[in-house]
Amino acid sequence: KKYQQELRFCESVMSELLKPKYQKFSWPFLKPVDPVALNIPTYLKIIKKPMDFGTIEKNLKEGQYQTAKDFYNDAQLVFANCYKFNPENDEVHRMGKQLQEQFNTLWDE
Ligand SMILES: Cc1ccc(Nc2c(-c3ccc(O)cc3)nc3c(C)cccn23)cc1
Repeated sequence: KKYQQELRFCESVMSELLKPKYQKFSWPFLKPVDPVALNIPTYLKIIKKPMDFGTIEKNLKEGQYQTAKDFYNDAQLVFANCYKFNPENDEVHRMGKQLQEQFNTLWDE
């Protein structure tokens, strides 16, 4: 029972975050970083566990998360990867901050 409620909450956070109104800052995080397409050959050397919200959504749908905390941890990994790779003053770093703020607001609701 509790588990089902937790998963439903994660799904509601996910569906809100994927809404068009956030796309101005969510778009780099909705699918796996493609080091070839982005011409960032060092990415997989720096980022040991790539994660993105497209993968999180898939994991959620496939029942890959045992707890809401596992879902939360993967979401925070998206942001940690972003801050590790993209310098402070980089546009994508700022977009990550905006998305994380939105995620944390939805999470604490
Ligand atoms: C030369 C260079 C420098 C920075 C970037 N960052 C970046 C990232 C990115 C997202 C999450 C992440 O953990 C790491 C990188 N996604 C993009 C996109 C979609 C377009 C342009 C830049 N992007 C790309 C190329």
